[in-house]
Amino acid sequence: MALEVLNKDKNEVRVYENSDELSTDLADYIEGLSDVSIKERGVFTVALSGGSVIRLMRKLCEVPYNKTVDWSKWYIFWVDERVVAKSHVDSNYKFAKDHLLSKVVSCSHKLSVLLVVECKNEIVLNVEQLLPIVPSHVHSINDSLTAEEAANDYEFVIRQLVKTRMVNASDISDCPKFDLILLGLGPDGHVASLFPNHPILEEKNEWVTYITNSPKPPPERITFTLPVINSAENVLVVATGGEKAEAAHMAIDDIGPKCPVLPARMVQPCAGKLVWFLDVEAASKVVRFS
Ligand SMILES: O=C1O[C@H](COP(=O)(O)O)[C@@H](O)[C@H](O)[C@H]1O
Repeated sequence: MALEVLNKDKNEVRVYENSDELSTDLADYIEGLSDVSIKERGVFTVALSGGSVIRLMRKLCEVPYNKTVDWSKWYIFWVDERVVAKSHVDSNYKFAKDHLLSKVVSCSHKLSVLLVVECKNEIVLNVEQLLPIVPSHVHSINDSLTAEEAANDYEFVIRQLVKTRMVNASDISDCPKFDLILLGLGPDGHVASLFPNHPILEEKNEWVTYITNSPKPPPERITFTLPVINSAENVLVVATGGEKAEAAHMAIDDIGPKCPVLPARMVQPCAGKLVWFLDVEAASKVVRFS
């Protein structure tokens, strides 16, 4: 459970004693969103980031969430991706596959084996809710293309899924409305591959764009633009550790006219909900008020 829940404008900031508690509550929160979305529309569209947020989602693969989350209805995307081969250590796809997606498959596999044994003893259980992630629901970038081509191609794929309404369309912008966008936070205040002072922060027309000069290696990346992030139904920003404290403070608090243009501060969903998940260290500079 959160140590503190702060309300900042229409956003919520949840602060946890440690990353383990954050991780448990994050799994609980995501399970709730997945449940609502699947009940309403039959699918859950999620865009993942790379890095620490994936590790912090690990509890989704553990009891009880491995039994309650209907992974077969998840459609998975990446908010940003490094333009490297999918087998490369820097690939966000590879990181998510190794630390999250492959674990879901193996949890479900173990459970189906268990169910076969139970069935022989004539115990009837509901197998359907334990189906693993469907490979064709996992939309990673085409890693054989240049950064520009990969961004265009990824946007095309998303446009097709919006046309068929697999991904919702926003009512208030010309953008897709993902059920959930998960963001990490860089110590410099970057989210996705949107870095401070980069001209792509101004991009208004494209859904997916690219950079070839990322200040954090590797240099070539594709990324959702701010209008797409801000059109999501739910956005979670997840950060742990003292090195993220200044960025969290600058992004969350009202710090007046001298406030730098920070990508994380520009995450302001138009109609959706923004929740920050921070551990005490990352929240150590966030202003408390009663
Ligand atoms: O380069 C990136 O960094 C951010 C932050 O990563 P973290 O490990 O410090 O949480 C990540 O959200 C983004 O997807 C990734 O490409």
